[in-house]
Amino acid sequence: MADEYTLYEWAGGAGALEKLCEAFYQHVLADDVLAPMFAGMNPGHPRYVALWLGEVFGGPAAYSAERGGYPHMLRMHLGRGITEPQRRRWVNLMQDAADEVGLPGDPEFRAAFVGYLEWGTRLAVQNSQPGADPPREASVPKWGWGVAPPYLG
Ligand code: HEM
Repeated sequence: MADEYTLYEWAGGAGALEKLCEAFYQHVLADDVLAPMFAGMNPGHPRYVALWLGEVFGGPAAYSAERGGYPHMLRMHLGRGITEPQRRRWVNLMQDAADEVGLPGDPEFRAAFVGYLEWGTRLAVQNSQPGADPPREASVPKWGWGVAPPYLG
């Protein structure tokens, strides 16, 4: 069954997501809208986000094991006051990086991938506003194919 592939496997696994995040944060650090927010970022950050994405997309629970799962990810966004232009640039640069490193370009994968980016970044904006009070404890979300499983011909 085609939909037995996880998004993680379809993307190319841990190595592919690491390449994606390396390329993405190179663009982020050179970007006028985003660079100020990431100027002091932890040098491990690209890898941590790759571990997060891998766990969300059905790979191993490596972000939970290494970085403390959802509660840590949430804390890293609280109070940052992320704006809509910053959010949109984040999504755009992630899609540029996906093209650049050759993540699968099939309609089904990209629809699921971008669906997650939209969802996750909109939550990041909400949760980062002054006075926001999101749940501090939750499990890492699991993202799947949605309505269109991978097309295998
Ligand atoms: C789907 C959307 C997003 C995901 C999956 C995500 C993921 C993460 C994760 C996992 C961390 C914690 C890394 C660690 O363990 O140290 C983090 C931190 C951070 N995120 Fe996000 N994030 C998203 C959206 C955004 C957006 C839209 C912004 C701002 C435009 C943003 C800004 C930051 C910053 C500044 C940090 C702290 C970096 C550091 O100092 O090391 N995030 N993000």
